[in-house]
Amino acid sequence: MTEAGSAAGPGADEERDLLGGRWLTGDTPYGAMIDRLRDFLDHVAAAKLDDATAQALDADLAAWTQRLTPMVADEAHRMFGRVRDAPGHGQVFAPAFIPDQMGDDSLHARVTFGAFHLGANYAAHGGAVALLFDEILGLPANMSAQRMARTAYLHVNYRAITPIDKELQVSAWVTKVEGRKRFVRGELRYGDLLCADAEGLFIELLPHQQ
Ligand SMILES: CCCCCCCCCCCCCCCC(=O)SCCNC(=O)CCNC(=O)[C@H](O)C(C)(C)COP(=O)(O)OP(=O)(O)OC[C@H]1O[C@@H](n2cnc3c(N)ncnc32)[C@H](O)[C@@H]1OP(=O)(O)O
Repeated sequence: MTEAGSAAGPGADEERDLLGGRWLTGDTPYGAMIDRLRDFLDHVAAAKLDDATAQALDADLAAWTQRLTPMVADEAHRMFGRVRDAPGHGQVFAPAFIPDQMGDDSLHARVTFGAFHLGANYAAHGGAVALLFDEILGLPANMSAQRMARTAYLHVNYRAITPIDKELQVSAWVTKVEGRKRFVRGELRYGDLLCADAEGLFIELLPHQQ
């Protein structure tokens, strides 16, 4: 397999995406595998492994690494992070979010940080919260953009502990557009509790910056 479309079957569902690659639909073996990988990482992070289990897992992972090596593709044909409609669009570095409402310039979603994103004391790692905001703010910033908009800055305020293993609400909305500049605000809440908020500037790329 050297092309992104081959596992899902290339065809009408494929189109160019903002990142210059291809979108796959979420209902694919790849999307299911990424969900499993996310769950796996949470289990690895939550477990206290004995040596035998760690060795067995290491051997299994080595075998999988070897199996994947000949499938390495150029960026435009990779699948990771390019699965349309799958929670987290098929990546695992930021926690998956489930969109409830998506407009041209706003997004409301649910998200749960698992053990993989633990900082300490059952609170999500600050970097994981920032990663989530980059994803969440980046969507409305890019929704109506002609070309991809990149993050110029992302300012995160950590207002309260962000709990893991709890369903949280996350929102982002464009507050201002000035030429290529899109200013976006975001909030992460656990019920009434504001855990974090963010402001980001996203700049639509010029043709030569694509
Ligand atoms: C449900 C599933 C669906 C899936 C659907 C997915 C859709 C898909 C969405 C993906 C969502 C992910 C979103 C992740 C997005 C990244 O994480 S991108 C990665 C991180 N960011 C980067 O790598 C960016 C690196 N920086 C750069 O490339 C360049 O600095 C930039 C941002 C392109 C800007 O450079 P430039 O075009 O040369 O801009 P420049 O002319 O210097 O400045 C333009 C204006 O912006 C201002 N400006 C520039 N930088 C700054 C700054 N840092 N602070 C303040 N002002 C600034 C300038 O002052 C200037 O202002 P004006 O004078 O026009 O008023």
